[in-house]
Amino acid sequence: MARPTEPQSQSKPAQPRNEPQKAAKGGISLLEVIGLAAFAILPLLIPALRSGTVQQWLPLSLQSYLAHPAPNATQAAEENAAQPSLLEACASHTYTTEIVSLDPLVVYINNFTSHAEAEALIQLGSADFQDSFISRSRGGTQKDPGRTSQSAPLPLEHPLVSCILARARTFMGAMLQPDEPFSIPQLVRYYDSQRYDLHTDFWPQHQIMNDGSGRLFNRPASFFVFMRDNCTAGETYFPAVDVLDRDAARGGNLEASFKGKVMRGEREGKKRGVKFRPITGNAVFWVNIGEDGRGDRRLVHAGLPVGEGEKIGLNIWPRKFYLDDI
Ligand SMILES: O=C(O)CCC(=O)C(=O)O
Ligand SMILES: [Fe+2]
Repeated sequence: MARPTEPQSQSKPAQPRNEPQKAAKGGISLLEVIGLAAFAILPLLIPALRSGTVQQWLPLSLQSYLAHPAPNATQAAEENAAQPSLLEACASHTYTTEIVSLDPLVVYINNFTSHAEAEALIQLGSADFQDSFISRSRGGTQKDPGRTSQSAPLPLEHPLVSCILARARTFMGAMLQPDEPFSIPQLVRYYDSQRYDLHTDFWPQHQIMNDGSGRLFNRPASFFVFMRDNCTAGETYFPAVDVLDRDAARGGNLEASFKGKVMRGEREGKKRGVKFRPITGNAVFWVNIGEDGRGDRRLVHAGLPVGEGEKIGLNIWPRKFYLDDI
């Protein structure tokens, strides 16, 4: 999943051609006027920024950089997500499934989370959004120009997060041993034109646990849950999952039975693969690594650019231990 990054160009900033013009001899410069004005409105601006009044006038993508939730907002989000009514509903939550592809296995999950759960989870992570990184195959993370979203970890120990992970574990059944954990779930947020280019979620080489045990692990499967769908485009696209292509070649119309949730994708001007429309609460589950312990490249996928608006998803990644390196 690691991709080499281009070195940043190191060109020097150009020297200014002219000194700032004075408004009049002995007067003050335009820059000084702007500085004074900014100083004068600062006392008004700070409370407005704190209360979120200013942010709401800005485009969504700029709002995220100015959002500084007060410390008690984080605590309120934690308490809200731990409400007994939400946790009780979480424990008895139901969803339905539709197989999209048998080989490789891709399953569409309707209502994997309720809307209330999705919103509570977003609030839990919203103070911690930062530019997304990618994990490198030999450990560590790095920024990558092909991933322009923001990510936020969710607290593993929070009861709502544990409940959602227990749901994911039950879904996986025999694929996961009781001692095999989940990694920290990650929210991922995209605004206009932000995207995540083609990648796989598994590492080409197993990773070494950093708990001193030396155990090898990888991501045997992935859940991608759509948490907020207030956007155009932004589908999750698998160009090499060709079940709809094969169906179309036989004159079938499987695409229609997915009622707009799952569609054929397009690559290099040709219909190819499958893509999933962001729909809050629904999820896609797929198997990355088969019984032979090798990653399946057919699960290469992308978060297509969002057109307009905001998309938030949730990555849930189980960890499986492997005895031998690949
Ligand atoms: O945003 C998407 O649709 C997919 C995101 C994804 O594949 C990832 O975060 O690994
Ligand atoms: Fe992914």
